[in-house]
Amino acid sequence: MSKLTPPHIAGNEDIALELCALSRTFRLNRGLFKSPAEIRAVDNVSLRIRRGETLGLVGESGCGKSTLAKMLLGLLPPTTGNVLIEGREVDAADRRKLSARIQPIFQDPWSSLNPRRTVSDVVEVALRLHHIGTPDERKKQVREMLDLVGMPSRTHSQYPGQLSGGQRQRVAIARALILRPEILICDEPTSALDVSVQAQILNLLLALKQEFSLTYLFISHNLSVVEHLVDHVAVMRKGQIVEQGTREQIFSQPQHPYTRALLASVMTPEPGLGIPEIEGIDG
Ligand SMILES: Nc1ncnc2c1ncn2[C@@H]1O[C@H](COP(=O)(O)OP(=O)(O)OP(=O)(O)O)[C@@H](O)[C@H]1O
Repeated sequence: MSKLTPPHIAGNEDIALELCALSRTFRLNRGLFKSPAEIRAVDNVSLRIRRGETLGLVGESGCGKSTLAKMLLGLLPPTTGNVLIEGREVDAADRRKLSARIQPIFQDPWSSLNPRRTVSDVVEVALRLHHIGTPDERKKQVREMLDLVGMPSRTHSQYPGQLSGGQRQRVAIARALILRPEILICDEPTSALDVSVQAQILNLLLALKQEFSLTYLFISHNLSVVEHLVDHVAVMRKGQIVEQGTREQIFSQPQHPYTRALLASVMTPEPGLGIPEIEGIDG
């Protein structure tokens, strides 16, 4: 693996991804006799991620994390606000270019892989779609990438249904990285995996970040998952960022009651108890 110089963080030129006052509203039809309701899933979110940095975006289910991710990936248009990649605004016309530079890793590798394609084919298709390389060059690149993410050669001709959950996620990671993106949006990438496999995938993501000088947005409902991975943390609640800071600030000196509640829920001995109600969170 090649050596990586740590990212030099100075001015705006080192901002890989910037979200400016990003909002997304959904209209809910409540039936014939009621006026439609609106859900502000993402509410005026501004964030910056420096090149080479990992930002953890945490918050409980339904707070708007996936909606935010979809807007970054160009899968959903914002209602208002915009997304800048390396200082340049990204619009619909940039979609194709954007898709190569920002790649997603989703929670459920099972549903994101085509069950009728072999492992090699799943990864190669990304190159074909972007007209990259000759067939022989593509095969070589795919083989090397699959080796890099820890897929044994015998699995390259298998189908997703023949793989374990961890292996499927490795294939999804290979497919994302084959386009050599600069930014990975990891939306709960280990939540669907057995606990024993989660650490392996997190370690793989850490190693690949070094190998390819990647910038990560790492989305999770679980603060303990992001603790060893992130440089900065943004805490999201009801569509808004209620607190952001360095990993040390968030884990050692959380300021917002909701952040403290999230941390307390991670410490809860019984899993699944959820986030404790704390008076005054809503002001
Ligand atoms: N297409 C949609 N139409 C209507 N409402 C939506 C749509 N997508 C999301 N929402 C609503 O927006 C809010 C935020 O949802 P979102 O999936 O972004 O949250 P999340 O934090 O990613 O939750 P989870 O971790 O459970 O996926 C929720 O109230 C959700 O019901």
